[in-house]
Amino acid sequence: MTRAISLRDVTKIYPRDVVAVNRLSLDISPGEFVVLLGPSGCGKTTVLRMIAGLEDITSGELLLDGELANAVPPGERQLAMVFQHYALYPNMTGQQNISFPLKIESPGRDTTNQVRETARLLGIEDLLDRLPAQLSGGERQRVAMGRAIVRRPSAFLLDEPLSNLDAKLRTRLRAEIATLTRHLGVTTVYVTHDQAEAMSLGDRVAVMRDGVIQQIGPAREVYQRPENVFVAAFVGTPRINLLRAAVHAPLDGRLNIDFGTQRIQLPQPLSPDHQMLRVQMGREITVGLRSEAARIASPQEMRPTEALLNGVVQHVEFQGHESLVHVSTGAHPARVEGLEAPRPPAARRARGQRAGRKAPLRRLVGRYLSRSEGAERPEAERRNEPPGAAPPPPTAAGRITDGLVVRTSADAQPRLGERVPLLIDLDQMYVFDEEGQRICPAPPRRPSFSR
Ligand SMILES: Nc1ncnc2c1ncn2[C@@H]1O[C@H](COP(=O)(O)OP(=O)(O)OP(=O)(O)O)[C@@H](O)[C@H]1O
Repeated sequence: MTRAISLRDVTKIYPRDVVAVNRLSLDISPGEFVVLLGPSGCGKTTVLRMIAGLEDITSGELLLDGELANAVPPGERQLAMVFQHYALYPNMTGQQNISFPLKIESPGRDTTNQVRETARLLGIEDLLDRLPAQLSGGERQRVAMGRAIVRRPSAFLLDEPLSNLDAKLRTRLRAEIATLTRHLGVTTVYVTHDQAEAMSLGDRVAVMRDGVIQQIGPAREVYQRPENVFVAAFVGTPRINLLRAAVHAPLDGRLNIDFGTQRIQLPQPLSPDHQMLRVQMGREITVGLRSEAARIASPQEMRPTEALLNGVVQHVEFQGHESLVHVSTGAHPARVEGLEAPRPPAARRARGQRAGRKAPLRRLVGRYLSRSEGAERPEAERRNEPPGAAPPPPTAAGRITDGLVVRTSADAQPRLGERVPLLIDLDQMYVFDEEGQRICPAPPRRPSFSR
């Protein structure tokens, strides 16, 4: 049997007014694999512990298969939890550790076959006679998984189960977990702060921040259509380029996006998405460009859906199969707060949570106070330039300011300090408003219930 898990408007407030989870709603279908992703302290583990019954719910409802379960004792929920720290009994062999939950359930029962079958599924038959101290980290985590699945639970709750392992083993084990849970067809909730892990696992990813789900959907959708600037910045490697900008729409000219030292003109006729930008005139916007949304190529190669910026190569990261080129454009980077920042004090957090779901821009997007080189030039001076005409001066040797990170083939070898044209794919350009919400491409219309 596999379970449907629903959280309805669930809040968790710890002592001293710490709002760990704030009116969170989530429906997980039987057999579904959902990943909770977010920075440290955003409330992921608390959600998992409330589902497991290890933490009381302050308000809201937990439903298991549609039945209210807030008060059901953990042992009666038929859920298995696997933690980051394997928590194996050190004086028990693999066999004894795995069989332990069965022995607790019915002492005296012969568990040999069940344990063997579980060990076979996990490929750890040869480890059953060993003590935890005689196992590697990955092997211990497999035994811990074995102990979790041996009772055939109706759902798995996995709390960063791989974070103690090295990168290679993590990649292998996460593939194994995905295969295993699919094979067992069991509902799985998996917590991680590692976005690469989240993207490679699961049917849906829920991105959390400060106890609130920012977006939930298939990994591809979350990556390609981030609903706000936080999701855009949290998901994806290398991190998305976020630039401060403003929209200009001269009566007699073409709509353009102004980055301070350079502008890009939007192609005419304006696409429906770009038309939405007119209402942003006079307000600050944030432009998001993933590293694959720009390419270093001659302006002669520019496609109708591309626009030109100029930049100076600051740094090249050779990655083997590709290179990441950091290009300074003179645009001011936008900084997203709370991605890895230390936790704010409890009282401030509680006040912030009460302010509600739509946080103002200053909470979502912080701005660098410092200006980069060549940034401040009079508007009049810039109006006379063709779009994309003004690359910033090269930076002093060794100094890397916040450049645009662009993917290139590994063969491309731009020189440091070289001025390069950047072709920006406007179909892959995101625009976020002052609130940090995505306005371009336009979000899908929410269903209207008014007649
Ligand atoms: N028992 C507790 N008492 C008080 N505050 C707590 C308690 N447990 C967690 N918190 C706080 O609740 C917030 C959410 O914690 P939680 O462990 O759920 O976050 P998380 O996203 O799982 O973080 P991490 O990835 O670091 O494990 C944090 O601010 C944390 O300090």
